[in-house]
Amino acid sequence: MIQLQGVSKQYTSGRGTVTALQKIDLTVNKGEIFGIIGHSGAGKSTLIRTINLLEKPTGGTVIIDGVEMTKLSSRRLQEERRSIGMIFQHFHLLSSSTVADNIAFPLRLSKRPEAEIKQRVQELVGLVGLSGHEHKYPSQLSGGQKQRVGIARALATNPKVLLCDEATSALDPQTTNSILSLLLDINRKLQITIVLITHEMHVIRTICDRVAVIDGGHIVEMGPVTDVFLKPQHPTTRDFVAQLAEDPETTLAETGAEASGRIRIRVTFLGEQTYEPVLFETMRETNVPFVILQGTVSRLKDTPYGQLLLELRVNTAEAEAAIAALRRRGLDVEVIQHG
Ligand SMILES: Nc1ncnc2c1ncn2[C@@H]1O[C@H](COP(=O)(O)OP(=O)(O)OP(=O)(O)O)[C@@H](O)[C@H]1O
Repeated sequence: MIQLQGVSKQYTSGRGTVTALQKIDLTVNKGEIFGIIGHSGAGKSTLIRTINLLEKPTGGTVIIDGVEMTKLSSRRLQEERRSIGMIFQHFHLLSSSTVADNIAFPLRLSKRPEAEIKQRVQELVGLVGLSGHEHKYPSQLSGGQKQRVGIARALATNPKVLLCDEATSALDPQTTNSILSLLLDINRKLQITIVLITHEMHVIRTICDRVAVIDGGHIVEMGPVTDVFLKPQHPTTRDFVAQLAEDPETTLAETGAEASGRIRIRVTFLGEQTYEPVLFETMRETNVPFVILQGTVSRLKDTPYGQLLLELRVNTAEAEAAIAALRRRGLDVEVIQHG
């Protein structure tokens, strides 16, 4: 649905040149929720804004639904942009217009008949859960309600793609979750492709199917959220994953002195095996006593997972037999400390 090929962006001003994006290659599939995560200054905003060409790349190609956006005249670009909605961290609502008029704004711009606009606004108000608030002004709304107006306005022209620029960063955790549920609901109901940028791993974990990690204008890691989250490779990704839970490595370092000579493993369960007594059965079969040092059971979007840090109280040969048995049962086992 969205293809970025070798996209680069340099900002040039009196003070010199800043390279914000360096040869980004990225494909977002139709109907998926794709997250881009990075620290401040990594290039996230620039990247999401190159998708609808609010930021013109200095190199490379942007293709959306087969249309090469980077080649279009400004008139054609304006037309194509109607199929790409966008929401923002600070909502960007018209403060002197009501909820209904804010939502109607893009429809009036495209000169739709008033009767059609009225009906569409009613549908959208219902979709985002704002029925009864149509005649309020933005100053009378909470942050979450303002973002709901932003979402309804972005969806007014039935776009194929919704771009979310730090859409929950100005909201408290509870409101963040309600907006994330709304985005998930919209993605499922309308089959709209969503691309979001964030600096919060919680956002990625809750609604994204795939994620790209951006650092210094490069994509340093990309893949399904389950892979990237459970097996982070790059130090930046590890930092983000550590936002959510105490990293087992931290526990290891803290208890390192007393731990020499012990065998420690990290066992990862994914999907239905999370709820099966696989660990208990294997350890009973192989007769290996173990201690749980740390554990998490949670979800990555719809997929349950568990991660346990175990210490095996046996010799190396017995531990290896237990590890092989766990792997035979389909569990992912990483040896963290070997004797
Ligand atoms: N208009 C601009 N002119 C000059 N440099 C810019 C401009 N916009 C962004 N930059 C620079 O490009 C780099 C990437 O910025 P960008 O805003 O894309 O990062 P970001 O990951 O979105 O950061 P944040 O989360 O802080 O918004 C930074 O070094 C930034 O200073």
